[in-house]
Amino acid sequence: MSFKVLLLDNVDPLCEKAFKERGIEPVRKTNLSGDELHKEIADYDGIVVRSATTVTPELLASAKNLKVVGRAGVGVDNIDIDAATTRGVLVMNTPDGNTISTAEHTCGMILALSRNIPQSVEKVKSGGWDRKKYMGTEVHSKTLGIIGLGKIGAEVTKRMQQFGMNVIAYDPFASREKAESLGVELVELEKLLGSSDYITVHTPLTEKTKGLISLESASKLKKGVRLVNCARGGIYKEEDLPELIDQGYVDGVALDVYSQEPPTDEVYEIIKHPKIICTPHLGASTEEAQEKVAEQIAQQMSDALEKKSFKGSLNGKSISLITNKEVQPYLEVAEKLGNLAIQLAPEHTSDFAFEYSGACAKYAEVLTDSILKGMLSQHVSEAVNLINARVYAEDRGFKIKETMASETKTFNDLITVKLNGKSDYKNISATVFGQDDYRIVEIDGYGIELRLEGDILMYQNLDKPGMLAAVSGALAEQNINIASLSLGRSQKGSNAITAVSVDKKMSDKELEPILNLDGVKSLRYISLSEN
Ligand SMILES: NC(=O)c1ccc[n+]([C@@H]2O[C@H](COP(=O)([O-])OP(=O)(O)OC[C@H]3O[C@@H](n4cnc5c(N)ncnc54)[C@H](O)[C@@H]3O)[C@@H](O)[C@H]2O)c1
Ligand SMILES: O=C(O)CC[C@@H](O)C(=O)O
Repeated sequence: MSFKVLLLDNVDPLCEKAFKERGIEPVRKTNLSGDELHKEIADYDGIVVRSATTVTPELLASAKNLKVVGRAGVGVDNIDIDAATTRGVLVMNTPDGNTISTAEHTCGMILALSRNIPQSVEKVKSGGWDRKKYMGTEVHSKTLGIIGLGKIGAEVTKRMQQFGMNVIAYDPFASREKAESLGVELVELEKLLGSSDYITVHTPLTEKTKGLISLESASKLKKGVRLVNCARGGIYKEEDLPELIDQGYVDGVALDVYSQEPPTDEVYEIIKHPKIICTPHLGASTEEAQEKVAEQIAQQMSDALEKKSFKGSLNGKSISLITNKEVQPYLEVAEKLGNLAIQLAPEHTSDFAFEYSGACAKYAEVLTDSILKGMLSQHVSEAVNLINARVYAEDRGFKIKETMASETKTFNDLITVKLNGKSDYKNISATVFGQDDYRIVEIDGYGIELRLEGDILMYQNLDKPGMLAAVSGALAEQNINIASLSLGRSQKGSNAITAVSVDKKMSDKELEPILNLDGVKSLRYISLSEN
């Protein structure tokens, strides 16, 4: 059977060659308007994109025959994976084909910033000669702070260590073993900000990384730090950059990526600042990277179309499970429980046990994928799903033990996540109550019953009169409404755990009064809200 594949976004010619070797004659189209693409796409079994084409639910709706969308690259922010999954369309990417190129570009940016290369090139080309103005600094013996010690962060580390830089990193998900093998000290974010001469970010853009450096965090920075972003636009708050430089907090900024690409007029104004250097999202733009990702995506898509392998797939397993009505609620509760558990765990926790009791135990394997999906979804660049969650967990050095029991003493089904190691909360159990009703039912042996949704405060306290009044008073003073709450205690007058569901997201500042209450210990704020 022959498949029809459409190549978009200037993907490298090796893609055509690799498809042809597999008996598929791809069609290349450039500069199609939105309407033209909607018409054109109807007949294809596969499309290959880079970042220029946005694969929306509407485009997918027009693609009646589509079986697979291939991203020649890493970031799939331009592809609506949920919509593709619902339509049974596979989405695949090539997670490591451009790692080296992006790491090299980052290193180039660090050096260009240190020696004012772009600015001085411009000066000489316009007939000038100002050696004093462009005096630089050595990177040797300086501290480089890496935020996000994943694939690219690790490659940047190795290269800049060869330049004699001392590399430190902040990545709550990186294992100590990985950091040790790279010769990198893992530090808290505050320490990294306060001691780095250069900071480079290599994380996805998430709620946690958006605006990670801004005027608000300026006072935490080492004076005169240089900033590099070759990851995703918006990790440094773009509109604050000129002031950060002019007020002396930052000495220079190098950007390859922007919150909107091409940038808006406002951002074009910002990057005119003489101490901001910029490239037009060139991290992966090398012949080698483009050839690698083009060839890889053609091979992966051919395999998938021929149903030989689903390597690189971001949504494969969930497609087969999405129609199974019995598994669906368990998948939901497992994912929510994973998300909650990881927010209760101390940073760098990597030792977990998952227990499944009752009818859900027969789906243990996929439920583990779902718990991991919930745990990892905020922390890796690629979309984490049922098919790739285990790969990412292994990559991060997670140790997972699974146990199954066909019966439970209490509920029909019970899923428990155990956080092994030093943790204030150790065992968290949840179950399915009814349609869309998923609840935590036990924490560390204390009976607690709270819906797994929204924004939750969890704390340990002494079981004495007035505790709840004090917490609800502190919330009320800040106009924060309690949606529901649950208390569990071992015995009268001893220790208790309280879980309070609140009606809004809370900032660190809003949490402070509760943290300072006498008798409240191990306070955690957990957000299970959809972003
Ligand atoms: N400029 C380009 O052309 C280009 C090319 C390739 C990739 N990228 C981007 O570079 C980034 C890194 O890619 P990668 O392949 O190394 O990804 P990766 O998944 O291998 O690494 C990302 C790392 O970030 C860490 N992380 C997640 N949230 C964090 C947080 N809040 N604080 C600190 N660390 C956090 C993760 O634990 C992980 O180790 C991605 O955003 C990717 O889209 C850009
Ligand atoms: O295709 C490109 O050049 C963008 C690459 C990069 O941002 C990625 O996420 O892979």
